Amino acid sequence: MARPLIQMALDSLDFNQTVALADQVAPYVDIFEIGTPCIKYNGINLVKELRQRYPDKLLLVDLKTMDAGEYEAGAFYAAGADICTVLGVSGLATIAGVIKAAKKHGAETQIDLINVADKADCARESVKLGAQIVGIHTGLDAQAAGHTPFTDLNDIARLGLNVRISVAGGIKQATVQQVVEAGANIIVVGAAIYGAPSPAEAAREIRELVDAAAA
Ligand SMILES: O=C([C@H](O)CO)[C@H](O)[C@H](O)COP(=O)(O)O
Repeated sequence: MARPLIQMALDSLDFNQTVALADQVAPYVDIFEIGTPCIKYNGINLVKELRQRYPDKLLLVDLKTMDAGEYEAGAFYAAGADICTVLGVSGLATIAGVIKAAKKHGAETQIDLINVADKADCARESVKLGAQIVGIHTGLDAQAAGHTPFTDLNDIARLGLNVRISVAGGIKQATVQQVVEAGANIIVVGAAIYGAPSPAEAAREIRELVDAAAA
């Protein structure tokens, strides 16, 4: 099995804390995600800062774009994003716009299936449009209501689409093995790392668990 990537969700609103957390976990993660609240609060300068500080890391900007796909995402790809997210519920025209902007910059697009009613259909259509990643995502509010991403992950993985699968939604040490075995290519972790007494130690543990599960 190809080594799954670990994506660190940087969900603080504070610019300096975000950069400091990135510094702590950098040895153990592959992708820095600038989370949606964080990018809204801090804007494009944080993309530029992390791009300059970490030229060799993948940088995902969790725009969750809903409209004006090419226009909105274009600026973030130009600032150094390797991946931007667009909502599956936005519809195919917006998804196509983000994919067009990504192609212009040799970058990638992730379709976030959060709250999409027919996730299989959205994933299939997104792949036809040229998306490289689909995101199975149980958001923070849905997690608080007791939901998890595991059933949706299994359902999408079973389709065998030519696309990488990202999974997010409360993933922690105890569930890493399960999501790797289900076929996730990108494991997104936020609170289990930034909420730990030592984020670096938590990130190291997750790295070991992901690698062991994929071996
Ligand atoms: O995308 C996220 C959320 O919707 C806020 O933007 C989180 O970054 C994602 O859920 C990962 O965080 P955890 O669920 O805390 O692991």
